[in-house]
Amino acid sequence: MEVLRWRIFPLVFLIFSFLVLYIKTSSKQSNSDCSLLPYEHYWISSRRIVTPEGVINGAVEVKGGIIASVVKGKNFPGSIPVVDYGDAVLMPGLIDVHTHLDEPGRVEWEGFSSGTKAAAAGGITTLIDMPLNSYPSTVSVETLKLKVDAAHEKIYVDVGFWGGLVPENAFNTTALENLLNAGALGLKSFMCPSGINDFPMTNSTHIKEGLSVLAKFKRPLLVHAEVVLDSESNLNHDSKGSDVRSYETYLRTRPPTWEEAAIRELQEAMQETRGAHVHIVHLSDSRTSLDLIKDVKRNGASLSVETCPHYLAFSSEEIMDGDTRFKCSPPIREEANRHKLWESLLDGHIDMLSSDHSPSVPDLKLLEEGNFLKAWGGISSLQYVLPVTWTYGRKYGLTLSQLVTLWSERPAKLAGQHLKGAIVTGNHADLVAWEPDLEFELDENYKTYHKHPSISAYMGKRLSGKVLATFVGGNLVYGDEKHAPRACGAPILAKERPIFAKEIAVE
Ligand SMILES: NC(=O)NC(NC(N)=O)C(=O)[O-]
Ligand SMILES: [Zn+2]
Ligand SMILES: [Zn+2]
Repeated sequence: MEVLRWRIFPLVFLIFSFLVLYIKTSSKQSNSDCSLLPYEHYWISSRRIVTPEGVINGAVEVKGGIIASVVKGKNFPGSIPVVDYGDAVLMPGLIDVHTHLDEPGRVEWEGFSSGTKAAAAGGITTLIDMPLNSYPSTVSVETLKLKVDAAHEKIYVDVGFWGGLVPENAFNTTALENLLNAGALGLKSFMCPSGINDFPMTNSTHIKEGLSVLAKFKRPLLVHAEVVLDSESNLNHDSKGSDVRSYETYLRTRPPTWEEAAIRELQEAMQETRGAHVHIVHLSDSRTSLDLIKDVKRNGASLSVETCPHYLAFSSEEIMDGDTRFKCSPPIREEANRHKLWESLLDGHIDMLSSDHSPSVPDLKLLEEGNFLKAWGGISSLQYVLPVTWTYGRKYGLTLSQLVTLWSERPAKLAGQHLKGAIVTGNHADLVAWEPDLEFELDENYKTYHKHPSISAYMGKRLSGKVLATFVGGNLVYGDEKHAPRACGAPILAKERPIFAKEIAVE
């Protein structure tokens, strides 16, 4: 018996040690689950690589998640694996500076997992999450921590966070400084009701307070620039017997003068707090408001502006009665406005594009009732922004290089991500390979990763430009219509490196 025990013990010990070793190595190996490719060092070749020096035929060397070199022609060693995309375009992944992922708190609206899967499938390699629509809003160190914790092991692309500037923290310099020190890339505020009670609007005094703190950190203030002008219209005013199912009715409740008035207020606030950068989100009015923005920039203010694909793709005339999928604020305006937006974008007066992906549960869109005044305002679009921009933009002469400037290079600067947004040696290997001429029907058979594909205004459209592969930090996170087994995107928290405001604006 005693002899048997002495034989069994070493055996059990040996099995146990093997088990521990197996678990250890398999958890190490599972890092390779971050990518659909088994390589750490490899080349990606294409006949159309979009670099800051133009579109080249060549290859990008990826090593340890970084772009190790960029070469023209076939100037690379055969001993290292090569992934060839032929005529497909290889360019920097898109950086979406305006996404509402709604987690924690409203994960039934979207969430980190579904949202970043959609982003990866759409060629977006970094997105910056808005501080509202999640619950609680990201307005303090504690709530930023909740965001980062909620994102843990759920993000397929890199995700940064804007903090919120709200009346509750605007006069509390220490609280704002703590939020920025904790890693918020900048702050976001609303000059009108946000549609979410837990994210109240700010007035000019709040904004000036926020700007003076942001100036010290050299990080931007992003502003939803509309102010409610009661004299002209009234939010949710449906008592005049107007048809609430008609898009025209909604359009009249939010005239371009709301955008213009907000920009005038911002101009004044900026004069008093020099040094801070202001970024106007989702500009819709391409006339007086944009002229005003051009003036403010000409006078030397550090100001930038984005617009979104839905303002460039749709016009108010085509929105059918009751089709609240198209409701957003500021509203989609008439065809002539859309046309002018494209012209201004291509002339360099609009600095960048963003999705403003702002979904909700379908119930809140009131699709049956079709009441434009009561439905949730926000367009669901994240996975489609690349093909949408391309499909509509190519008709206006949009080039691949402009696409990269608007969707990668300038957004990277706004978010302070100096190692992203361009295919240059030393940058993160965040890339998208896509086929601009491949058309597809966006119908219910199309594989969409948004939590609620049916609420997207793009459903039913025919689009051009199919994403073949998306690389984040050298990992192939999406390819052949599949995602990598593990979500290995990184949370992005601002460090000491300041974001230089003047670099963002276009002359
Ligand atoms: N609460 C929201 O997400 N609002 C958003 N809604 C839109 N754009 O309709 C926004 O960015 O203002
Ligand atoms: Zn907004
Ligand atoms: Zn938004």
